[in-house]
Amino acid sequence: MSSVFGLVKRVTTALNPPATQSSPDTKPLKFGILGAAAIAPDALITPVKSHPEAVVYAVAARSKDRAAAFAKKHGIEKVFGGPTGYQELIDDPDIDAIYNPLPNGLHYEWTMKALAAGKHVLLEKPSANTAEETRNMFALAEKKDLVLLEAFHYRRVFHPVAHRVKAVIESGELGAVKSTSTALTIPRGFMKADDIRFNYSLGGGAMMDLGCYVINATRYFAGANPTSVESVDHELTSPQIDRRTAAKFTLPGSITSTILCDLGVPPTLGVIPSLPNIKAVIKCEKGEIEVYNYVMPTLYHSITVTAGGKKRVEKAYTFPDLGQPWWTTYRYQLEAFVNKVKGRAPHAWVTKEDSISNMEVVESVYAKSGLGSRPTSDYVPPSD
Ligand SMILES: NC(=O)C1=CN([C@@H]2O[C@H](COP(=O)(O)OP(=O)(O)OC[C@H]3O[C@@H](n4cnc5c(N)ncnc54)[C@H](OP(=O)(O)O)[C@@H]3O)[C@@H](O)[C@H]2O)C=CC1
Ligand SMILES: O=C1OC[C@@H](O)[C@H](O)[C@H]1O
Repeated sequence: MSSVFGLVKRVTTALNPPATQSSPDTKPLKFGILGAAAIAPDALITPVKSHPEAVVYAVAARSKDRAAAFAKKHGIEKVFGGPTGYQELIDDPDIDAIYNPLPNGLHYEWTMKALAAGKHVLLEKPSANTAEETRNMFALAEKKDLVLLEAFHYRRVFHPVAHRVKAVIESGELGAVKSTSTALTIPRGFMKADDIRFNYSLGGGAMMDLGCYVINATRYFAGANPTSVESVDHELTSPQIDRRTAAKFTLPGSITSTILCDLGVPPTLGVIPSLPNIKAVIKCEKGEIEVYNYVMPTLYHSITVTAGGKKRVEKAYTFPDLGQPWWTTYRYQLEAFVNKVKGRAPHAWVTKEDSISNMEVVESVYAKSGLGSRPTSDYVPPSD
């Protein structure tokens, strides 16, 4: 009963966090959002409410009416729209940081433009359509001394759950990792047929959308990058779009890893809706860890450790010195991003190398399956 009460309290507070007053001594980081994207409220607008040093100041949408409606709904001060709206937002001198939740295939162009305009960028996952584009974005960020962060909120680093799992692995209690198995699947019906995830030219595909998480989790928990893709199996919705992908990898130390991602698991027997599968299992020499809901752990999660024939279940909603049980992965991520921009050490980070390696693995799966990488952007940055 108390866990049900805890869940309700966490979720309601996460959705309506206590507003924090900005400190009069600090200049808040002003964000501009590119696109009235569905993910923006969860990923940035709500988290910002409980952060004393951040504010969402502006939004741009391809249609000015859409941007205005979005701004009104979310209490955003400034609106840009029309064909030049994105660029105008980027050029606004009052904006410090850009949140880029555009379709994957537009991440590269608009992140490059934002960096060129001197803005820090919180960039939605996956970084871009290719590792090469990811390299270029980070090279520009470094050159301009700007913060660029792939918004792998769940994650590896930002939320205490992933930290705790990693700590158990690294404690040596279970011995060396032998295999990992990581899944992220969504029941059919959540994504409409015209969703950006099913559009090849916009960088769609299950491997891009959900696959980037399972690959990321695999690399983190196994502590290494795959050395080869042994096999890939997929189901398509169109010739180049995978609705479901399963793959098997070999990693250094003879670790074997499997991943599964699916944007629309069909109902069992045609009628019984499937449940989301958000599970990772890490098998080690002397035991195993099963993590349930590593992607949205604030809602509910469990870390089940089996060692020496004994089972224990752990929870990790906060760090000893950071967070609240209702802090979402996005709130933890915002904490790190603001600290980094302000020149303070973040509690966790997704490095350039990490983002690049993740895209390399995504591309290697598409290469093995024969579907090929998603198309590279035709945006050519101006030469200086
Ligand atoms: N971190 C996370 O938990 C999540 C991350 N994501 C990531 O965020 C990004 C956006 O996802 P989501 O919010 O679900 O997607 P949406 O389709 O809701 O948003 C995409 C936005 O892109 C803009 N856009 C610009 N050009 C196009 C175009 N040609 N076709 C379609 N849209 C266009 C639209 O903005 P406009 O308003 O200007 O029309 C739209 O608001 C993806 O990269 C996805 O991987 C998504 C969900 C969760
Ligand atoms: O967290 C997520 O869950 C649903 C996905 O489709 C989305 O893009 C992803 O980031």
